[in-house]
Amino acid sequence: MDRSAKILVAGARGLVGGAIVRQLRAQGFENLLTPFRAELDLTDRAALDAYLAQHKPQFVFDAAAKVGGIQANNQFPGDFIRDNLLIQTNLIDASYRAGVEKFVFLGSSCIYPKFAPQPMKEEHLLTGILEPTNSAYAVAKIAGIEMVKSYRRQFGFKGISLMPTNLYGPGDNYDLNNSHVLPALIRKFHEAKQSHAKEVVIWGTGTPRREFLHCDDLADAAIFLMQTYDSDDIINVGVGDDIAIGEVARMIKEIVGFDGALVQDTSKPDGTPRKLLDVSRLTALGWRPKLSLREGITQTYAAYQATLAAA
Ligand SMILES: NC(=O)C1=CN([C@@H]2O[C@H](COP(=O)(O)OP(=O)(O)OC[C@H]3O[C@@H](n4cnc5c(N)ncnc54)[C@H](OP(=O)(O)O)[C@@H]3O)[C@@H](O)[C@H]2O)C=CC1
Ligand SMILES: C[C@H]1O[C@H](OP(=O)(O)OP(=O)(O)OC[C@H]2O[C@@H](n3cnc4c(=O)[nH]c(N)nc43)[C@H](O)[C@@H]2O)[C@@H](O)[C@@H](O)C1=O
Repeated sequence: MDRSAKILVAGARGLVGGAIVRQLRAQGFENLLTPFRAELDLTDRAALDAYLAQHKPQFVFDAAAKVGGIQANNQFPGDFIRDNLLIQTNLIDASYRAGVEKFVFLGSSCIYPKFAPQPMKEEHLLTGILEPTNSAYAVAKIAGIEMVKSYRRQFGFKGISLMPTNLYGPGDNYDLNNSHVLPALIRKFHEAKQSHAKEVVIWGTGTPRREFLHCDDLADAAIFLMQTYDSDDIINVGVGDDIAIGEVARMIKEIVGFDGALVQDTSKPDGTPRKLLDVSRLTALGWRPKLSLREGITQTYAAYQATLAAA
């Protein structure tokens, strides 16, 4: 992928797509296609075909998807499976037919079984039952993995599938009903501090463990793998370390500077007990994340405050 390559970043307004665009620009890639959903709805196959015929990208990062936290996935499984199947099926097939040279598909660590051995290796895919709160989303992602692999085998399409762990960073979704845990807790602690509230509610028991990767590190890994990885095998992308939700809540409380109490709402689901990725396949290629969790949350909180100040 030379610096003049024409690169489409689908989902460029999202957490990951935005980070990939920033990283590509920082690395000197200028020839970027970054249509927002209003310009190109990826569920509309005819519009997508016309767009690809007109712009002829050589490389595609697929960071467009219906994404949400545990509650959104649990409440709207029909939306998650329909939108994700449509978006990825259209984008993979249309990219193949338009002659795209290399394609990166993003799955998720939730494709692995709920009780997979820890840390989860790529070989653990399809070895057990899925976590019910996000099984619709996970099945769509598994279909995407199989489609990429099948298009490689039958058509020689150069697609690869990355399995990122839980992501966070600037530009995340802060809607308390739909968001993932880190942006939700940043917002809750910030608002509690501002209003001098006595407590902040965290969902579930606080015992589930999650592995968090900053979106800038994910973007760096995605660009690295676009250039260096070409295999049927999926590849995990994470930091190789995890933390209990209760513990990360205390870390965010400290970073934000809230001095009230933490209260659990155990009517909310815990979800998967643990989903730590085995990242040895990725580290063997020489890639490492740059940001620690504390640095990443501190930077993300500063970006959140800047967004509020600018609004
Ligand atoms: N966030 C996470 O923790 C994780 C994310 N991933 C994967 O990474 C990828 C990116 O996720 P993330 O950046 O977090 O998600 P976001 O929700 O932040 O971004 C998704 C993007 O997709 C766009 N999009 C959604 N539907 C359509 C559509 N019909 N047509 C065109 N664009 C559409 C959205 O546009 P609009 O802004 O207009 O809605 C948005 O820009 C996804 O594949 C996700 O599954 C994997 C593991 C963890
Ligand atoms: C990336 C991944 O994201 C989703 O899975 P998840 O990891 O369970 O997502 P989450 O970030 O929403 O929650 C993580 C943990 O944190 C707890 N928790 C506490 N307090 C809040 C809270 O205030 N909000 C949220 N959302 N969670 C909270 C919550 O109860 C859970 O135990 C998948 O649906 C799937 O889409 C997927 O791939």
